[in-house]
Amino acid sequence: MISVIGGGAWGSALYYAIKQKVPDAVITSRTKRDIDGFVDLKQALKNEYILIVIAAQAIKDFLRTVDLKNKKILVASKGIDNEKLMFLNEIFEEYVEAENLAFISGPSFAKEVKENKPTALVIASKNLKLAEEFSKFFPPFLKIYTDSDVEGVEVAGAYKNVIAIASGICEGLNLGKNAKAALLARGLVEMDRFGEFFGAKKDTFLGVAGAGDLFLTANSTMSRNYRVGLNLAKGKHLNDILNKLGEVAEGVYTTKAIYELSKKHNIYTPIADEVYKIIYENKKPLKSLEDLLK
Ligand SMILES: NC(=O)C1=CN([C@@H]2O[C@H](COP(=O)(O)OP(=O)(O)OC[C@H]3O[C@@H](n4cnc5c(N)ncnc54)[C@H](OP(=O)(O)O)[C@@H]3O)[C@@H](O)[C@H]2O)C=CC1
Ligand SMILES: O=C(CO)COP(=O)(O)O
Repeated sequence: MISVIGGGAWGSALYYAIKQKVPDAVITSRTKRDIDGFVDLKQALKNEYILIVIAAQAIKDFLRTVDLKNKKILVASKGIDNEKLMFLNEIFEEYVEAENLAFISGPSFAKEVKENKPTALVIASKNLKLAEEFSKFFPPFLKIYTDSDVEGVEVAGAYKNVIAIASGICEGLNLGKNAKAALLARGLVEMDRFGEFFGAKKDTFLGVAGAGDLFLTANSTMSRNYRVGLNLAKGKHLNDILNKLGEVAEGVYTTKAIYELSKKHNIYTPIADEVYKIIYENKKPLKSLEDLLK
């Protein structure tokens, strides 16, 4: 039996999908919600299979409060911890054996999953048997691929949010389709270079979790990260943008983690660097894009 932890946009959409296959599935969240099958955390933790869908920066504190020993964990969050500068698989591995840990990612707006629209996702685990086990919880309109490249799937899911912010900025500055296509192509190369440094496989960046999620997120106002970029280009303040959004835009935090990791390891990440300067050093977006295109 499976429990979902996290009742935000993505957690509730995945729960809605899983319920179609597993009617007894339950959900919990920090904030109580009026959802059929909502239980408290203690109850949710009784199940063997647990799907965790909470904001990436909240995960390390959450893990200190629960006992996940011998549980089988699937993580749907996309981000890098920007205090510890650690990938989520590294944070989880302090509490859960790698063989009990899997990650789900791919091009998947919650709204479309709630409408049963066809969606492809990747479940990555060092234990492919576990990835297969988790794939059985999802209904046919969610096509699940399995993969062993945990680092690649994680980096791709986190990094594409940063490129989506850059793409929103490009759109907001009205720089045109040519500039946006160049930005996405270079963005894909950049996230691959960063990922390969940490052991990811190039192929992962060409698949649904890489190019697929990048093209989705960096091309649509349905993406919260893209909308952050659009509003930054309009000169709005980050705090106002995030308050109005009311949901997490992981790219804002992932940008800082990537910036610091790339400086520490001397990895060339020009797009993430400019997004960092816009968000954290008040650099003017137009100046950033000019510097990038030089
Ligand atoms: N929305 C989408 O289409 C997709 C989102 N994702 C990823 O899923 C993750 C969640 O996103 P989403 O659900 O959309 O975001 P929301 O902002 O809608 O929800 C955030 C979730 O995180 C929980 N949360 C936040 N802070 C804490 C905390 N300190 N302790 C415990 N729980 C906390 C919230 O709990 P509560 O509200 O109960 O307080 C809520 O369940 C993100 O990493 C996102 O990138 C991945 C694919 C698609
Ligand atoms: O990850 C997502 C789609 O795959 C959702 O993107 P946003 O968080 O930018 O809305």
